[in-house]
Amino acid sequence: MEAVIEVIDLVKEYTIAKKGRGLRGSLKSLLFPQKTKVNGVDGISFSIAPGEIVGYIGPNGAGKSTTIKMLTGILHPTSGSIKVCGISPQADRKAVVGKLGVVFGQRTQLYWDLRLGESFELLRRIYQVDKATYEENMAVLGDVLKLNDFIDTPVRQLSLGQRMRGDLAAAMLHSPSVLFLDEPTIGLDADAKHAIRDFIKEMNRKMGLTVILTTHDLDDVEQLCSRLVVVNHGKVVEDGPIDSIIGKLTPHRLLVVELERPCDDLSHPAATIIKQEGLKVWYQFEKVRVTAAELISDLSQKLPIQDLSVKEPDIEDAIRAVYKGY
Ligand SMILES: Nc1ncnc2c1ncn2[C@@H]1O[C@H](COP(=O)(O)OP(=O)(O)OP(=O)(O)O)[C@@H](O)[C@H]1O
Repeated sequence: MEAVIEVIDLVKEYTIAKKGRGLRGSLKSLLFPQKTKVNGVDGISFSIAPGEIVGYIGPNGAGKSTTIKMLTGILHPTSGSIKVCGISPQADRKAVVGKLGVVFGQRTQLYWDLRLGESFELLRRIYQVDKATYEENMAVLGDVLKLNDFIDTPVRQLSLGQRMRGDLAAAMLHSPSVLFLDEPTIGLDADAKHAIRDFIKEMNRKMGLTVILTTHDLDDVEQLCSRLVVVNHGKVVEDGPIDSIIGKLTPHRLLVVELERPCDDLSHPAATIIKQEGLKVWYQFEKVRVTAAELISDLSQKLPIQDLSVKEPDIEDAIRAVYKGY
């Protein structure tokens, strides 16, 4: 299947002013400005198939926004190539914009002084969406996002959750093939987050919408994405299904055992005791050396076990490992 997004060897070089230290250095920089170059994105390649929901994640300053800005045509790459639905955003930005919906959690494309419905109407004209398509889309969007409750409210009076629902609808008015979401649930309460995630899943399922999600909220990632592209220092450091990334980066599991009474020898040859608090003992083990079942069976033969639980590593453990390791 042809990729919806194809990025090859993408580089974005920024030129920044070098600042001298202290008052003397600052004055010198002011009189004799010196420039230095940094690569915000440093040779990124990936390909996204139609209908994928991909988490594009990384620590602060990793290069996520820079990538998204190049994909949407806001920034020009220093080198490398981008194709969105077969079109280069640099060669034909207008055509690419027609294929994309973009939502920034921290900004809005709605008009502060207009009612929500009027904002949509204005955007319809800007995007040049014909009336029939607009009405068809609004019927679906209004229903899924429950916009009717506040369609006549001025945008400035909307709650953050209502505004986000409005922004999602605005991004979908022109039936885009790809939706870019930048921190779509930031600052929202649990119910509003739930509504936003449900909407994304529904659009993906019903319309085959391709979604690229940039977020620091790992619940978003876990609930929405089947694949992660992890960037750090402008490079892709992991790309694959979430489960295999977790498995690869966090080979350790934990067995927490609660004893009936104190015992002298708690050891096991294939596990490490990483913590002990009273009668509670934490064993760390690797699945490749010993399975949880084997470990439990061995320990229960020599220890009076009252209770136990196995903790599988989660996405947070994996992401912490990626950010630490690169
Ligand atoms: N306009 C700019 N001029 C100079 N350097 C920039 C500019 N924009 C970004 N950078 C640098 O490029 C690198 C990547 O920044 P970018 O904003 O893409 O990161 P990010 O992953 O989106 O971070 P965050 O999670 O904090 O939003 C950083 O080192 C940043 O300082």
